[in-house]
Parts: sequence; C-alpha cells; structure tokens
Amino acid sequence: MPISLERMIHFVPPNIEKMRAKVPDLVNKVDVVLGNLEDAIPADAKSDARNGFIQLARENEFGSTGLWTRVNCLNSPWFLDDVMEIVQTVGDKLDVVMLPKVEGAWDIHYLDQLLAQLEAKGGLGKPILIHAILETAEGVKNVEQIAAASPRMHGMSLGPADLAASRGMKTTRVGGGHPDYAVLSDSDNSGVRTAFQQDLWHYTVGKMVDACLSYGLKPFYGPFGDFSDPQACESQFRNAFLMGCLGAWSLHPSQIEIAKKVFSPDPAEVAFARKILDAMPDGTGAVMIDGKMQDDATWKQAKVIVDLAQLVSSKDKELAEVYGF
Ligand SMILES: CC(C)(COP(=O)(O)OP(=O)(O)OC[C@H]1O[C@@H](n2cnc3c(N)ncnc32)[C@H](O)[C@@H]1OP(=O)(O)O)[C@@H](O)C(=O)NCCC(=O)NCCSC(=O)C[C@](C)(O)C(=O)O
Ligand SMILES: [Mg+2]
Repeated sequence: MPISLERMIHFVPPNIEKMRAKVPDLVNKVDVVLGNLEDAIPADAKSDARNGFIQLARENEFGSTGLWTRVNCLNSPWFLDDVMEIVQTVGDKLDVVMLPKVEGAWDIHYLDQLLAQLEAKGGLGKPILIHAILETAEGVKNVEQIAAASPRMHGMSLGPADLAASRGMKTTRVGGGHPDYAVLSDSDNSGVRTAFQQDLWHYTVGKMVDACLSYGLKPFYGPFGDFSDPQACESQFRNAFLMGCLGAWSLHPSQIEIAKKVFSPDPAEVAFARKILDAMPDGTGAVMIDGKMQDDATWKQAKVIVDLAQLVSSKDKELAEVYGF
C-alpha cells in the first residue's frame, strides 16, 4: 500500500468546464482530486463527465496529489465504459477507482479482474487500487469480506445517503447527526429532561474501521451535505478522525480547510506524543508524564499520531514548522 496523505478526497463534477478549469489550483490545495461520474452527474451528462475526466487527467500534473475517479455502479449502463475508457487512456495517471454501492466480495472480484486485464493490455506497471463505498445494508453486513476481497483494496468510505435509503432510515440528510436521534435523561427535581443527541453513524463507522484495519486498509468518513453548517461538518469529521478514519470527502471548496484542520493531528497532541516516544526509546516499560501513566500501548498510540504528523509535514510545510519537524 503506498503511503499517501489523503485528508480530503475532493469531488469535482468533470462534465462542467468551469469546474475542470479549477483543477490546476485544486491540485495544490487538496490531497486527492476525484472526478465523480456517478450520482450527482445527470444521466444525460454521463459520457461528458467521463470524457471531461480523461481531459482533466491528461491536462494536469498531479505530483503527490492523488487522482481518483468514482465510476458508476456495477449494475448501471455506464460502468463498463467508465472503466474501459479511463484505464485505456489515462490508466497510467489514475491511482484509485472508487466503486459505489459495493454489496459483497463478488463486486470487488469483478473490478479486480477487469483492472488486471486492462493493465496487462495497456502495459501498465503500477496497479490501480480500489476504494469501496459502504452504502447498502448488504454491504455493511459483508464489510469484512469486502475488505479481504483483493490486495488492490485501498480502503472504504461511508456513504450515508444511499445507506440511509437502503436501510429505510428516516432521514433526508447527507451524513451528520439528526436532532431526533437522542437519549432523554431522567427528569431532575424540577422535571426538566435533556435530550442528548447521539451519532447516527457511530455503529457503521466503527464496523468499517475494524474491517479496514484488520486487513491493512484505510477507512474514511464520506460526505457532509449541509454546506451551510461548517461547525456540524467539523464535528462529524472529528468524530470519524478520533475513531480511526484518515480523511473525509470535500464536496465544496469550503470543506477543504475543515478536512485539513480535522485530519491533521492537533499540534498539542503531537507534542505530547513526542514526549512519550522520547521517554520510552525502546517502547517498553512504564513511565509517568504530566501525571499520566504511559506504557507499551500508549507508546503505540503516540506513534500513530507522530507518524501521521510526519506524513502531513512531508506535504504541508506550514504544519511541519508548527509540529517542529
Ligand atoms: C453542489 C454544487 C453543485 C454546488 O455548486 P455551486 O456552484 O452552486 O456552489 P457555490 O457555493 O455557488 O460555489 C462557490 C464556488 O465554488 C465552486 N465550486 C463549488 N463546488 C466545487 C467543487 N466541488 N470543486 C471545485 N469548485 C467548486 C463554484 O464553481 C463556485 O466558483 P466561482 O466562485 O468561481 O463561481 C457543487 O458544490 C458540486 O457539484 N459539488 C460536488 C457534489 C457531488 O459530487 N455530490 C456527490 C457526492 S455525495 C454522494 O454521492 C453521496 C453518497 C456518498 O454517494 C451517499 O451517501 O450515498
Ligand atoms: Mg451514494
């Protein structure tokens, strides 16, 4: 698995010329540029989106920024042409194919073989990876088999809108919480009861993180659809980050900075984690730092944070200075 920084997967509708024109600027601002061909692209613009993606892939140099596409789903009339045309034209530049509505290992096996055939035919040296969206009840049920389905598996993202529909959840939101999903406290002496809002996605994100990390894959939160509520977006992204996710999707330029802030570790946490590593050079034993017990396990926790800070520093010179790398 290549080690790459993927704090935000930025969605671009490639059928729109004005959006394609923003790609050279985006390459310097985001960690991944994704050309979306699936939902949000009108049915009569599917081939324009595919051709627009090929054009933007050809016209730009991406450097350390990832180039991904989200193809249409396997049972659509567009999937086969999406994969065939893109891999045969710009397969050498493409890092990851995001596959929507994955239901089981069989979906991954099919794309895996198709990519292998096209890579062999085109003489491509670098394998194209697969990223699955977890957005059906069946997909969530089969998440472990999906994770284990191919060495091409890069990771997974939560697809909260399709997943809500598939499960019959009663929300029209794209990700985030819901005010009615709450636990009501007992009444106090004055009869006041407080509703504590819960995270609708906690179970699924937890299940996805465990499946991904068991097989060495990367888990991601997906989209947050309410662009008018950056605070809620940040909070949802942060919950996912704390639970193990490495990034989220940005659908609008305003969400890029939110993802960058959340998925780059907090400088104070990095400083504390470095203290732990310094205090336990061989990673064993038990020491006290600032009143807190540290041992082999907290050394590993600290290593996760310091490794991520180092990865962030390799791309982000400003943060490298803040972290002191
Ligand atoms: C919603 C839209 C139409 C509002 O676009 P807009 O132009 O109306 O918005 P705006 O606020 O007026 O835009 C301000 C400026 O930002 C630009 N802009 C705006 N967006 C972008 C962008 N993404 N990338 C680069 N630039 C962007 C826009 O062109 C404009 O530029 P300007 O000032 O020069 O005129 C637009 O933001 C967009 O198309 N975003 C992507 C939507 C998308 O990909 N949705 C599908 C993913 S979510 C999903 O599929 C669910 C899931 C996982 O499957 C499941 O849960 O089931
Ligand atoms: Mg979807």
